[in-house]
Amino acid sequence: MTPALETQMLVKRFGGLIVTNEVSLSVRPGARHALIGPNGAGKTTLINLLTGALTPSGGRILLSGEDITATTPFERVRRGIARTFQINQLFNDLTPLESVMLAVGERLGHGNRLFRPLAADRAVSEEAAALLERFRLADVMCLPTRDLPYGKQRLLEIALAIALEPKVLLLDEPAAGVPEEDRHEVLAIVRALPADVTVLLIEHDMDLVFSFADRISVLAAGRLFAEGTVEEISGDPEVKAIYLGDAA
Ligand SMILES: Nc1ncnc2c1ncn2[C@@H]1O[C@H](COP(=O)(O)OP(=O)(O)OP(=O)(O)O)[C@@H](O)[C@H]1O
Repeated sequence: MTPALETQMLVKRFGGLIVTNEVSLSVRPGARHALIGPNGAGKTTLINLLTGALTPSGGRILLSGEDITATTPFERVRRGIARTFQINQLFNDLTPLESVMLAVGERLGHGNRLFRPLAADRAVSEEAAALLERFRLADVMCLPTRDLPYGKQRLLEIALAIALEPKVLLLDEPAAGVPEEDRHEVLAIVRALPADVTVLLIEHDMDLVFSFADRISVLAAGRLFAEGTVEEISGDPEVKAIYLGDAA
């Protein structure tokens, strides 16, 4: 099966520092794939290479078998790679319903149409409301985003990315800063996304990773160090040693 997302011998250097070292990662369609590794392992750099925020020093990136290494970040979004939005000032002033309607409208190409049929607006608002319901945000969808609890703001970021109907969703610590009791819920909602959405997750909390992922890749010092199922990775003494070394 053609991987949804693949890197081949991907390299990133910052001056003399090799931060991504010949990483060949394969994410199968529909995967709930987690990327773990100690601080400074190169996880965020890899996500930035995948989105096009950074240009690789070597190697290739393939989306559904097509080489996207030289494409712009915008082109990658158009082709189906999304990462979570950071809530900015604009979204803080809007309600979740307004924000998601903008994202859905953007996807449908309504963005620059001044006059549009009422029925089209209704379809957009219905889709936005259904999406917010799925993300358990229905009760707050008409409040200003700035008044939402932090955990709900993180869910809104993911809902905004999903409104674009991505093929591949990249999540960089989506539960960071979310209260302990809500963290599992955030990941459970992501896990329950439609099977045709491929998810690559960076997460530090091993409890969350083990309950979320069906495949885990371990990065250490820029290299892909191990890959396997939850059982394989959680029982791997070398992976444990890396984390214990990190904690030490
Ligand atoms: N723009 C840059 N210039 C120089 N070095 C950088 C740059 N960006 C990242 N690095 C270095 O690359 C290494 C990997 O950083 P990265 O943020 O990708 O790791 P990470 O695995 O996401 O870490 P964390 O879990 O702490 O977020 C670090 O040593 C970092 O200092």
